[in-house]
Amino acid sequence: MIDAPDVHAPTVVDIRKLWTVFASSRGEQVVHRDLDLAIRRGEVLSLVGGSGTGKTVLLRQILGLEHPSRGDVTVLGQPAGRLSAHAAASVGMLFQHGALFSAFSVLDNIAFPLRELKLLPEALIRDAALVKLQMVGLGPAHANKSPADLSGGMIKRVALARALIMDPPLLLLDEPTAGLDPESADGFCTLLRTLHRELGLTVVMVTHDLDTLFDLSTRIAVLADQRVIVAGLPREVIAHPHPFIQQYFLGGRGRRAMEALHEDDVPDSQR
Ligand SMILES: Nc1ncnc2c1ncn2[C@@H]1O[C@H](COP(=O)(O)OP(=O)(O)OP(=O)(O)O)[C@@H](O)[C@H]1O
Repeated sequence: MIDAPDVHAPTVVDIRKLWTVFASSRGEQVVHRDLDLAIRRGEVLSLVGGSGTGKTVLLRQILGLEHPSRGDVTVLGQPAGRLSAHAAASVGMLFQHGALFSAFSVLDNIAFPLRELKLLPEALIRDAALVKLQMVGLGPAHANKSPADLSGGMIKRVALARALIMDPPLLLLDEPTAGLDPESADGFCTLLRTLHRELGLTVVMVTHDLDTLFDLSTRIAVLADQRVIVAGLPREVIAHPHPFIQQYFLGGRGRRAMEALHEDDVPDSQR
């Protein structure tokens, strides 16, 4: 597990009184109701919740791709939707399936956000992309490959390099280890842990994988009943009596993952 950051660190993401309402065939669907959540610099905050509780929508709202029906999402002191054309310099996003452009080479995929800015000369853009390729553990030999020639783990690494191309202080991860075999998932978690430490990143992550959750999270926020029912240290969250939490963490697979937690991290009531 990653050490929790300073409790006095500044707030990077501030979500207040957020409502998300979609029109559906059965009338209005309220996904978030009066949801509050603050994320401090240096945290790896994981969003956990049942299917359809609005975790991905919340990530997209932090990124500014979607707007809440009501309430405020502030990122680095600015309204999320108004991070401007340079949003990628503030927030990096790793989408669930990597979302690489299949017609582009690895290097061109990584360089894409920087190239779109049209501010830097080509040679500098290529150098920056090569540095990021190295940073995610892939050598220059991979630069000219096509995404079709990469393994699932490599695609995630390239997508991560692209998310980091503009050195954003905030990184959003949607199911970073989904679809990876256990060894690749472990390797990717190790990489994320290293980058979090070395780059001083703040990370907001959605994951259904309990190994990834306990491996990386400094704090877990649980979405249920259309809001965040608890946000705290892993050991605090798993002790919460809400039925979703009890079923999610204390079912068979939850118990197995919790065995990986350090003995001291498991509260007496759960031993
Ligand atoms: N653009 C949209 N228009 C209408 N409904 C939407 C839209 N985006 C999301 N929804 C609905 O909002 C709800 C929350 O979706 P979201 O994808 O955020 O859930 P989730 O918590 O990430 O679920 P999962 O864990 O299954 O991925 C779902 O019922 C979804 O169908």
